Amino acid sequence: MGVSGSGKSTIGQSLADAFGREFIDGDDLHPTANKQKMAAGHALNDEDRAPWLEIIAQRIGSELAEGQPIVVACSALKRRYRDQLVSYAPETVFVHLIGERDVIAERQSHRTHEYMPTSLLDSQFATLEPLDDAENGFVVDVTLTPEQIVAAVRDELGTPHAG
Ligand SMILES: Nc1ncnc2c1ncn2[C@@H]1O[C@H](COP(=O)(O)OP(=O)(O)OP(=O)(O)O)[C@@H](O)[C@H]1O
Ligand SMILES: O=C(O)[C@H](O)[C@@H](O)[C@H](O)[C@H](O)CO
Repeated sequence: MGVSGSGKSTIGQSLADAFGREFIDGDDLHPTANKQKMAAGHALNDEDRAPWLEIIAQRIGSELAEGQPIVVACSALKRRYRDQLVSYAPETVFVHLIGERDVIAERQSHRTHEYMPTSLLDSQFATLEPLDDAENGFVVDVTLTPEQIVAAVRDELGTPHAG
């Protein structure tokens, strides 16, 4: 989880590779109307996000039911969004990629995105609700390298290091 540009796609793929799990990028599951809205420079609202979150939540649940826990990248900015995501898989663990706005804006300026304009970054921060103590998750600093972040997640989850 984390704002746009915090590294969810990059780190999510790295975690999936490290843990030998399938990776799902929530970006790819947005209804077309949502992509068009963001591409036009408008932030999504709760109503826009609800069907998208449901698609992701059901995917997490169905993979888990098959015995395949997966790694998912999803902004999951609000507590209620995260509650929706865990509804089919209560053991879900959130990794919040946290970083200063300027660090993330600088990274965004060096990449191209299918539909997300950098102009929406402030709205992403305004919407963001940090993990609550009652939630199952932890934070990682985005200024660490991807390798360091994977190692930090391993340590938090108690997953043995390879070799
Ligand atoms: N830990 C890191 N150190 C340095 N650069 C990083 C790190 N993580 C991601 N990046 C770079 O930052 C940019 C944004 O990363 P990424 O696209 O993975 O973020 P995202 O959260 O998936 O964004 P969005 O939600 O908008 O799709 C990319 O250019 C990526 O290569
Ligand atoms: O909840 C949201 O506002 C959206 O999911 C965005 O965060 C983007 O989909 C994504 O992160 C791509 O930049």
